[in-house]
Amino acid sequence: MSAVVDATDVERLTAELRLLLPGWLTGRRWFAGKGHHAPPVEPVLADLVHSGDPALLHLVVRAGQAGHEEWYQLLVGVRRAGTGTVPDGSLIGRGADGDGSALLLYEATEDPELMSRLLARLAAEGTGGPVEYHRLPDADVPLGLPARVLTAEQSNTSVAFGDRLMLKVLRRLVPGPHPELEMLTALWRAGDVPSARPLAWAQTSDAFPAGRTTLAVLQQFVPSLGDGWALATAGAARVFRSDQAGSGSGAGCRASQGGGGRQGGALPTDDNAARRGAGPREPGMIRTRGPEGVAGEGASVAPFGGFTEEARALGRATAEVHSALARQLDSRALTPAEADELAAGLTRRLDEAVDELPELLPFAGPLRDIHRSLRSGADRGRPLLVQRVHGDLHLGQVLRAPHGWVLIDFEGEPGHPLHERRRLQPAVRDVAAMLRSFDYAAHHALSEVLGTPPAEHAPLGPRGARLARRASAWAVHNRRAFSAGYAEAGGTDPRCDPVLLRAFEADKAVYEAVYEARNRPEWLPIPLEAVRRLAHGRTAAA
Ligand SMILES: Nc1ncnc2c1ncn2[C@@H]1O[C@H](COP(=O)(O)OP(=O)(O)O)[C@@H](O)[C@H]1O
Ligand SMILES: O=P(O)(O)O[C@H]1O[C@H](CO)[C@@H](O[C@H]2O[C@H](CO)[C@@H](O)[C@H](O)[C@H]2O)[C@H](O)[C@H]1O
Repeated sequence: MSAVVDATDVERLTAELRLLLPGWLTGRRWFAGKGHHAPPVEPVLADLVHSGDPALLHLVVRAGQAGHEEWYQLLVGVRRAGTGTVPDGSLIGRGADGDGSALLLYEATEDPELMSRLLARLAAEGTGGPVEYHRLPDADVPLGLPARVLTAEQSNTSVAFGDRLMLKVLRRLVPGPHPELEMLTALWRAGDVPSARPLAWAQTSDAFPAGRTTLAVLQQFVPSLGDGWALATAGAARVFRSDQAGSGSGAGCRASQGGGGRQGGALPTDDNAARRGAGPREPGMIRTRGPEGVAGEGASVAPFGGFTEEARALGRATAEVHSALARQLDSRALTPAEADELAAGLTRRLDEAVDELPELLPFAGPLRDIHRSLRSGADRGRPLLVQRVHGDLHLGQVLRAPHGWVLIDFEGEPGHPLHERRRLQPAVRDVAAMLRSFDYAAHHALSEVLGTPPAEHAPLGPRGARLARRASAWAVHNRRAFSAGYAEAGGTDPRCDPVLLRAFEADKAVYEAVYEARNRPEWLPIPLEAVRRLAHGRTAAA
């Protein structure tokens, strides 16, 4: 294919993109500056990866007003108008070549041919240009597999190659060691941990104005039956549709087992889980007695739709990842002063969130009290262990592979600065986040069954009210199963430290409220209701 772009065209195309990108960027989900006017965009790196027709241009831009700039990575396809079409919805705009002929400029992650070119570039390794390509020792990177973009509208853009490779193209760039690469590498070195093996990565050279910055991470593709969110919500919706559910039993805190507890092959069946004899079981038919009266005293109810043992296995997988992270990266007890600082950090996050989202204001006082009791807990001399954590764990971040659950996306909360995301934290932070996710899954499934978005649930008729109780019972039961599995595999049972758990659940719910207000306002009632519940002292029983 004759070259459509050569090195001399790059500067001209970059200038054209500088004008096109402000409007286009504001429509991307991964662009953080939403709600603002189209930002000024300044290209700071342009590298021609492939010069054929189509050509592939690698671009890093600085976007935003002075003092509030962010860095974004773009992969731009360039094709002569008339020689072919660009994938639906991928057009950024039109440019011209040196002769004035029209060129189409488009989002290249949507183009399998260009993604294969990028993969070949990565597999070949190489330094010396503005973008460097590195491979981990012994990493097998097969070429020639069909590329398909998986998530054009997440925090980043993920491209799969067959069912072997997954390339995560980072969008909002953060200078410094990228947590995804750092954590996947540590977990891979630990061996036998339920996470994907990292294979290669791209980064800017030291000449990049912000310093060396990770651009993309290639990892093993994990074939799966689906992610936790899809499986949990489908299971819950099935139960609610059949109008059956119940509340759980066995809410007690379980002392840490200390080490061990590998996930070991297939997920536990009801039978072998029953033999282990800990935590809640998925009952055939039970009498309800939820601590929050979730399903009504004395009602006869049927099973929970089969997710409970999955939740338990997920708890085990999470504990295994935590234990490997603690071994491979730092882990220690906080000093009382550091524990105070941790609590103060939670309060700061809360205050920032309240500034952005006034709906949180009525809950700020009680939530600050929880932070204070965390501090007095530290004063009593109870050591608070900290380590590297996932940082943004939820049901969408776990894949159900045939052999068990695999945790993905170790980037941390994308909205927060890198130094915060890399900070040592209590492992309960991830546990609390996953427990929140069961609450989300229950509400989402409820919405589906009721046929209304979460915002429009109230007032509920008798059927709606009954289903809402079922949804809360489903969440409680799965939260308990997760916590029990976590403790079985050596993690500290979150139910043993309810104040800590409540503080971190509230922190997550507050983060979620801000996230939803920015991205999916119709979902806002889910975290807001949780903030209200946690502020007023009602933990959904773990
Ligand atoms: N290693 C992997 N194997 C298979 N699918 C994956 C892998 N990593 C991510 N995915 C899929 O891509 C989606 C987005 O990945 P994720 O890491 O969560 O991206 P983001 O940072 O954009 O949220 C996931 O929900 C999952 O379906
Ligand atoms: O997956 P990301 O790293 O992009 O995480 C962000 O988006 C998530 C939503 O896609 C958001 O998660 C929240 O919604 C989930 C359901 O869609 C739910 O399972 C989670 O519990 C809830 O936090 C996440 O918070 C955000 O950082």
